Amino acid sequence: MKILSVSNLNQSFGSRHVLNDISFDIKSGTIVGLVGPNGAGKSTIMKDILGLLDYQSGTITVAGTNTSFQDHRPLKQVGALIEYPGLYPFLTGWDNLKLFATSTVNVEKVVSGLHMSSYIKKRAGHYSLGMKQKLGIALALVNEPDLVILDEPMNGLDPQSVKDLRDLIKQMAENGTTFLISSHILSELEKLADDLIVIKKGRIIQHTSMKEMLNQDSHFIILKTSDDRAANSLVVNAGYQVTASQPLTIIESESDEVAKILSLLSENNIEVIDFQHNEGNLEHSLLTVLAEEKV
Ligand SMILES: Nc1ncnc2c1ncn2[C@@H]1O[C@H](COP(=O)(O)OP(=O)(O)OP(=O)(O)O)[C@@H](O)[C@H]1O
Repeated sequence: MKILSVSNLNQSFGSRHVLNDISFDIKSGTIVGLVGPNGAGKSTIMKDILGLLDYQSGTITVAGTNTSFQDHRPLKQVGALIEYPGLYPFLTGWDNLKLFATSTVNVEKVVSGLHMSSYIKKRAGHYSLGMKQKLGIALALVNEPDLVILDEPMNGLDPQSVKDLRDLIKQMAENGTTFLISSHILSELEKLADDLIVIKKGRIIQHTSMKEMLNQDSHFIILKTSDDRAANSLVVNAGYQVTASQPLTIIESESDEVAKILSLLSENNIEVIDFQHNEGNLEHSLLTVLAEEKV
């Protein structure tokens, strides 16, 4: 089922056209990453979905019902963190959550999922930047919404908190929650997102699965052997494409090539001392996609 559908969305600020005919659908239970350069329009898309801006044209539906600046009703099933979390500084983290939560059990669950119990009973105004960010995320997740929109949620979080957040998001997605997450931390998004929407200058230039995105990147094998020269001529003679001899770097064009190359070397008594398998990374793929797209 489609939980979110955006079609032909156009947003201008004065004479500046910031979003151009943005259209995409998101299926329930998926984690979608929204990526693109600074100023591409990611936050603006999120604000439009959340009814925070008055867009010029287009349609946005959440679970099949139209939502807009004028009509927020479908947003009851949506949790969000956009820019800075709106917190009550004189209330404790717990009371901030209680104010929005539909049950104490939900507060307990999110506090334990994000490991916030050591400070949750302290005033939010005294929290560090990362603690405030986690409380903002907890507020977005507390009522187990159908759709969660998070703008740069990993900003300011320590590595353990990033992992806690990733685990919680994955667990919620398995239970049917859908996530739209913008982030510049591509290594994290690579671990988290099922699909990616790439924005450049207010246009969608790709909407693809993470797997396909990573497959666009070249895969290669880097080897250090007991005899690199002999290994080099062996693999070249066997028809593999070698891009460098020091260290020996072989382009992998099919998925079972690693095993074939390793057995070829072993049959010829060449020992493998070190082995690296580069299966593509999001940063490299994304930079390539952005550089190729002339908009
Ligand atoms: N309220 C506003 N008034 C005028 N221009 C705006 C407003 N909000 C955003 N913009 C402009 O719209 C463009 C898109 O901004 P947006 O914040 O959506 O980008 P972004 O992709 O989220 O960038 P970043 O990665 O830096 O957060 C930018 O050029 C920005 O200057």
